[in-house]
Amino acid sequence: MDNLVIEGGLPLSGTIRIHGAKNAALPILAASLLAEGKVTIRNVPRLLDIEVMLDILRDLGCKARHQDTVVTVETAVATSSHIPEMLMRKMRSSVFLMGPLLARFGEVQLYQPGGCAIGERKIDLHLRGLAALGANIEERGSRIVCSARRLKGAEISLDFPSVGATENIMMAAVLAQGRTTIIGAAREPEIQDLQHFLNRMGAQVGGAGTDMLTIDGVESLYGCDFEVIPDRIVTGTVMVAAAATRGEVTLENTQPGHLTSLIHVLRRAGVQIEVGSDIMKVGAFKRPLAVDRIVTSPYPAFPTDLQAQVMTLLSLADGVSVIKETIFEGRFKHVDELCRMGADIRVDLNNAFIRGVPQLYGTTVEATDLRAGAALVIAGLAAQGRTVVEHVHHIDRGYDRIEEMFRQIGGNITREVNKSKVFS
Ligand SMILES: CC(=O)N[C@H]1[C@@H](OP(=O)(O)OP(=O)(O)OC[C@H]2O[C@@H](n3ccc(=O)[nH]c3=O)[C@H](O)[C@@H]2O)O[C@H](CO)[C@@H](O)[C@@H]1O
Ligand SMILES: C=C(OP(=O)(O)O)C(=O)O
Repeated sequence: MDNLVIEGGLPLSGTIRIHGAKNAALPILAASLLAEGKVTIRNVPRLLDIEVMLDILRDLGCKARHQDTVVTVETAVATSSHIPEMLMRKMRSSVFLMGPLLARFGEVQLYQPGGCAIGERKIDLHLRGLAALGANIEERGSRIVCSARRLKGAEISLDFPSVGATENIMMAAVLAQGRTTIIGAAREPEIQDLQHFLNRMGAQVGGAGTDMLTIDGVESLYGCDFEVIPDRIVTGTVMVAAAATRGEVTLENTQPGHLTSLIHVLRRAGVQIEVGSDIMKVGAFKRPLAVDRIVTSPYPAFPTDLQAQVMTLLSLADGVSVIKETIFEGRFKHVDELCRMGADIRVDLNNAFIRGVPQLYGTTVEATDLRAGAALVIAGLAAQGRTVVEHVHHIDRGYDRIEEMFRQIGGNITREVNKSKVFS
């Protein structure tokens, strides 16, 4: 497994263009299965999870190509609705194929999905939603078989605004008979992007961005050309890194409106942020201020996917900050690693109490999951001395060559490629 080697202490500076959103591209790629024609998707980042999704689509018989940031998928030639267990276990987002395959083939066989170990991450809301649309669901150990001759629209109320369940139900319902209403839907920008994509293929979906979606089923969908939104979590990661290194960075291809909660937190920490329509400038010239309480919650509140990165910044703040994590029960794994770099953080259940220290110090740390890894990279960029971040494959799930991204804005960061991988 590769390592990242970071010589810290340099303020980040310059201009960077943000890549497309993983969390928008993955369900959109899954939804391409619903089209009868060729789908072209632009601004698709080169990430491990995207490659796994394309491998699954190919395994199902589709033709899929990823050139630069453009993916083309031909799904009319798909022959199978059975996702192999080995591919299913490589990431959480394999579960997005459940709704589209069920809608397209009337049957899907899959397994419990894999992914980062940040919590239990059940899929009960996905399955209940599909059952409400008329699917027959059999769970045999980790194997799941869903079938339905044709799904029927229904009123579905979600107990929690699950992003994935909202997306799976939307994708299944677009070819169902009649109207589906999802009450208590997730409101994330990626759900709006999925709605735009589905409608571009001829679906009739409305309400994304609110907590109630309506989907009027249609007989068939056609191919289209679509561009994915910029990645708000990558944007946020770079903003926090600029602040933690006391640098000044301009971010292009962003949607500042998707990051209102982060902008608010960073401003409370004393970070200067100028906002344009699709551009932001972030500058920090002194030690950050502590932020008394941040609570991760569904959009538009503070995103769990930026919790670890912001914790790194606050570990350098003047005073005590508190972060409460309410989405995933296992999302404080970066704490021990940050403490190994000199941070002073105590965890009590789902609260982290962060007493800021003036300086972090480089050492060898392990990326235990995607965003924990990003937080450690930021810590390494801000720290005095050399940091080695191990298990970079977690970071590669969500950042397109993170070392190149930070090098563009002055970070001293290189990848040590594991020799056994090169010769295998
Ligand atoms: C590819 C993608 O878009 N991933 C994002 C998506 O993940 P994902 O779609 O998995 O997140 P959810 O919103 O579904 O999960 C949130 C919470 O609900 C629970 N839950 C979810 C579904 C279910 O059937 N039963 C259940 O109990 C989960 O265990 C978790 O505690 O939203 C998360 C929350 O913003 C983000 O951190 C992930 O980056
Ligand atoms: C948890 C994340 O992703 P996933 O749902 O794909 O595991 C993330 O992007 O931080």
